[in-house]
Amino acid sequence: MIIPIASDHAGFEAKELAKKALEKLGHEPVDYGTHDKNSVDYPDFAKLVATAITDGEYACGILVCGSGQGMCMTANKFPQVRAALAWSPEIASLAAQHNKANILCLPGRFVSEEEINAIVEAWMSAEFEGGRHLNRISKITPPTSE
Ligand SMILES: O=C(CO)[C@H](O)[C@H](O)[C@H](O)COP(=O)(O)O
Repeated sequence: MIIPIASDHAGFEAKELAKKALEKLGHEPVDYGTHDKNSVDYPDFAKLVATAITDGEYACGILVCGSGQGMCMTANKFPQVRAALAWSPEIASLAAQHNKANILCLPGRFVSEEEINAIVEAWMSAEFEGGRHLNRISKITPPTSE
């Protein structure tokens, strides 16, 4: 699969590792930046990947910042995006199996290379289970004003 990926400066190193992890699994990362450790603002990069998912350009993507939180918060503002923060392979699998997460957010400052490899592999290989979870994700919509 072709996987869009982006980070801020705090997630830059982890992004490079996640790209390698994707390639080892036979996927093709498309790097939306940032391309070095100079300070940038995570929403600028989250928007690039989230927009591509909203537009149906790709099925899923990866975002990395220091804690993963800012990327996740930003991405989840975009229609059709279900972004999930994962710090372990178990959480990553559940994000795919139960939540059909289409963006994986990684906390770059808190995960090792080994953990990144395991998290990316777990998320990419897990499948949405449907059933009761389909009903639930269909209810993830903006609240009405009523
Ligand atoms: O969005 C974040 C926090 O939710 C990220 O962790 C950022 O990468 C972090 O805030 C960057 O921090 P810095 O002190 O500017 O390097």
